[in-house]
Amino acid sequence: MMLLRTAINDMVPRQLRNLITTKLESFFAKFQSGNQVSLKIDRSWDRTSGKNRNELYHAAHEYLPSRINRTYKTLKVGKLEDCKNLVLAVDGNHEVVDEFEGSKFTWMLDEKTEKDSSKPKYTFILSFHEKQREKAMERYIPHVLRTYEAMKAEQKIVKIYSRSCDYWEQSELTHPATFDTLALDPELKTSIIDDLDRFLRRKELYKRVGKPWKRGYLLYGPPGTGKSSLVAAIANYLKFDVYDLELNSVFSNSDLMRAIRNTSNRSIIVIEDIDCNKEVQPRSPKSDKDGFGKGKGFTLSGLLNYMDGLWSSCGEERIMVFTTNHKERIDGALLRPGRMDMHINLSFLKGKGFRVLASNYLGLDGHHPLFQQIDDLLEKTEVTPAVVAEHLMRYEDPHHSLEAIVKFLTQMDAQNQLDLQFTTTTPST
Ligand SMILES: Nc1ncnc2c1ncn2[C@@H]1O[C@H](COP(=O)(O)OP(=O)(O)OP(=O)(O)O)[C@@H](O)[C@H]1O
Repeated sequence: MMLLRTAINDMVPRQLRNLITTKLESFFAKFQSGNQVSLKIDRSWDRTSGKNRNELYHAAHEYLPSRINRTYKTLKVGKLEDCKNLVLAVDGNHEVVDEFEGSKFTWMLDEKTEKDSSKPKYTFILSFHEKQREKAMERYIPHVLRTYEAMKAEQKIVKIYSRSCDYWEQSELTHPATFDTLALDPELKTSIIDDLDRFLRRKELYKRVGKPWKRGYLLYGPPGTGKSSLVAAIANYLKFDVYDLELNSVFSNSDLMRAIRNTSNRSIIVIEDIDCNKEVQPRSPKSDKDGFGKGKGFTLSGLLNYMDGLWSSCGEERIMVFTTNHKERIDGALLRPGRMDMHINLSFLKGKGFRVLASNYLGLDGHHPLFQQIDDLLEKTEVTPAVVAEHLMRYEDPHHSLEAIVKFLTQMDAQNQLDLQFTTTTPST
């Protein structure tokens, strides 16, 4: 027997052996179906009216194609509007056997057309040995649902919404920034990513301590240092949609309430250039009744106080991002934790950030003889990543590009020296 087993193992390929084992198991399973449990998973909970979407059905639909082996021949394939990748689905009347923690779970998509309807009704049948009932209900089904959530997040196309009249107008977020492409100090980058991860993990904590599950970030720094790019990188990292809230388009409490209520969970609400919006224009007479500033135009502070109150009734998992070029102009009360939990300073470009740009734009990942000179010049000059990125785009040859950067930074440095001499020699009036 041992010799025979070794010979079979050597001669029959593993996939064929697995297939034979699966077939034999399902053949014998028919004779002991008394021990089998079958769960019916309809597309909708209320089968006749088609109401109440059954998440487990949809989860199985997405999950099963990732579990089938190469011998499975009938798959449906498609490209959906909201998904980046091709979508696969199992076809009716074929079994898919999934192994989980050493037990087998068999899935079958059953298709039936009832007499009074022209449309087929689909149901997944999940079968397993009755000994596995507890494992199926407590671990396997939750595992299918969790995998589905992760797959959905992975495939999601991130959207950006801007307000047009009273509605959020949607388009695809095409900004390609990611944390890898951002020219930021590596420690700052890691601390932002850690903060985001911690925020996502802490749903239960927020609930326990009675706080709305939201986090506020203030991004500040000169124009062109990457504030908008960082918002895009956060959105692409978390797969959260972005709502660009222009304060000048908000005229009253009810207006703001509508705007916030119509944002979805797992989203980022961005209020840009808050210092410019500090005093917002007087409102139209129509909205005077419920405005923030009782007749004079509302202040940012009034608006944020009002927003704090809104969170208890509106959604979860929101990230608020405020951007400004002038942090010093913002009232200290607005910067308090709970509203702006993390203050992120996006500043002028330095050596470590430059390496990221050199890798992104020129494909230079290793060392280059001009790097040290550029690092020294960046220490002495105040230049934004946007300006350097613009210079890097001008040449195709990496060496030429770096030479041009050296020339540009040297000129900037010389100009700074001149300006300095001028200010120290000119008597003040
Ligand atoms: N830190 C950075 N890392 C990588 N690229 C950057 C960075 N900062 C700026 N850039 C480049 O400069 C362009 C403009 O940057 P961005 O719009 O993100 O700056 P900003 O700080 O939001 O500017 P503003 O305050 O004027 O809105 C980006 O598209 C990107 O190409």
